[in-house]
Amino acid sequence: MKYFSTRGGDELLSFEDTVLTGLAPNGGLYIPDHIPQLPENWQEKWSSYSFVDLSTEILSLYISPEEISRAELRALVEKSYKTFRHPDITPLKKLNEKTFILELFHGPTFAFKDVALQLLGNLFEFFLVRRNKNKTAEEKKEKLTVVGATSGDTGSAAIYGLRNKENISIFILHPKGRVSPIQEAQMTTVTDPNVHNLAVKGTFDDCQDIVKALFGDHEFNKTHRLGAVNSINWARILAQTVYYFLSYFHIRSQLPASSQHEIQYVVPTGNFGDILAGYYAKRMGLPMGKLVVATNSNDILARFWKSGAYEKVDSSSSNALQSEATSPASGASDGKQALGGVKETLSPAMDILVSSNFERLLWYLAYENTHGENDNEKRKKAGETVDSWMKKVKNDGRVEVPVSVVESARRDFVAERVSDSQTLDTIRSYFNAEPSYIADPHTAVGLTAANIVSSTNPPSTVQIVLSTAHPAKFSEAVTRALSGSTNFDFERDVLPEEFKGLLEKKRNVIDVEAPKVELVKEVIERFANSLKNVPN
Ligand SMILES: Cc1ncc(COP(=O)(O)O)c(C=O)c1O
Ligand SMILES: N[C@@H](CCOP(=O)(O)O)C(=O)O
Repeated sequence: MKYFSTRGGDELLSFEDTVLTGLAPNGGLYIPDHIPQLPENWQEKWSSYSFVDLSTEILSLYISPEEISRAELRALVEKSYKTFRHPDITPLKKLNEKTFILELFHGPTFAFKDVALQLLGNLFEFFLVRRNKNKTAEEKKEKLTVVGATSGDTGSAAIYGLRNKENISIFILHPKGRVSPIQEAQMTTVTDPNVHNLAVKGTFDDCQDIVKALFGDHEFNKTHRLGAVNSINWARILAQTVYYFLSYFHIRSQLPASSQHEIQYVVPTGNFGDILAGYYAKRMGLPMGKLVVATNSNDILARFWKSGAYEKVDSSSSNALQSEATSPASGASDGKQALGGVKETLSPAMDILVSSNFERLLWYLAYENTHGENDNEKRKKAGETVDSWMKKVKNDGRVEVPVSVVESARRDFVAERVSDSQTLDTIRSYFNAEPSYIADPHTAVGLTAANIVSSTNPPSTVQIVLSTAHPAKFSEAVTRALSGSTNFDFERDVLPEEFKGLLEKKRNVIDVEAPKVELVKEVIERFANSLKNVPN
């Protein structure tokens, strides 16, 4: 299996180089040269497999055994999921006859990002150890400078995946004051010397732009050997496909054998990584209905599926989505208008304007809607199309794709936007239901979208809503929704032992006074220089 850039070019990379390079030099994201199909007997053979078994099977479809042998892959996977608190790794819970929750937050930092970042940390380590193995004391060891942008969860999951790893330093940029207090504490209380937190005065999109600019600065990238932990890194997407398969088998075992159900996955979406993993699973042959893209009021994706325009700012003032009223009962706003057009919502990890992984989907849509003599020509043209679309987004803040393209997108996805007041109402209604369930606000965005979409679903549809974070990470939204309930106590019902005392711990954070690449470079260079005299 080889990988190439969504923006074209002749580069064809191994899995190892794809993972270590992160973002392609032409600004594109790497995708596999084909989407492997499931083996013929996968349903029978894999039905009782554990997360680790499934992960080994699925990953090996995308990684040549010459690069990582099956035994090595299994060992990496086993090591990565030993840190999880639940034996199923990603357990499935039934909320009612039609709705199931796929809990993805049983890893070290209580967010779905752990599923991929525990593995990615071990992959980085595996490749570097192998590359450095036969180096003599005089030869320079290969090192990796990981840079990442976070709206709260990727940062801590990456830090926990990479803390104390040899030959790796990690710099995480978060928008100052715009992540939840627990998320901020999780990141900034880690004191390992290879971990650096940068609080940037700006938005998540500013942080993500800075990270991409650093990758695009070829001189800087070469000097520091940058590595990516955001979902621009292909390994992130690949690792996340596994829980779609596991939950498929788990739900099948809970439904009557004779029933003909269609399974629909509903995914709270920001950077489009998690749902893209579902798209790959679907394209590999996992039976499912349309994937549901659930956004908060930062709804660039929901608007794309409705209009075919991918635009940072909603240009249609009459758009019904924008004029949705705030629920008077909740007293909640539908996201405060904030810096650079990003709204501050109760689901802050999804406060994102431009979803970087959407580019990967755009490549498949462009390819499908391209005519060419042969496959190579079609791929080349698709790369050129994506390149021109992404340039338009960068320069004009918008691009409008042909109708045929958005129609292709509608075949596999449906998208819904959810307001803060709906999010709060949903947290309340699931808390008051039987069985009672406390959802974090991102999960609640998913549950709300599931409910909206269900009115047009065939009656045989059952929905799996991905629960992307533990509710304790977002105390503001959860307490705002439930503080009026007599039988609710945040400390007793939500707060895990691991979070107690976290907010009082000493912090390790560097302020970056403006969202400027040069300021971030300065920080990275300062630490790189201080390491120069440390022996290899
Ligand atoms: C809690 C939570 N939910 C949902 C998302 C959205 O996931 P994605 O960016 O993969 O679309 C994120 C972060 O991106 C998150 O941290
Ligand atoms: N919500 C994310 C934003 C970064 O997304 P990623 O999946 O591309 O790393 C976060 O919590 O940081």
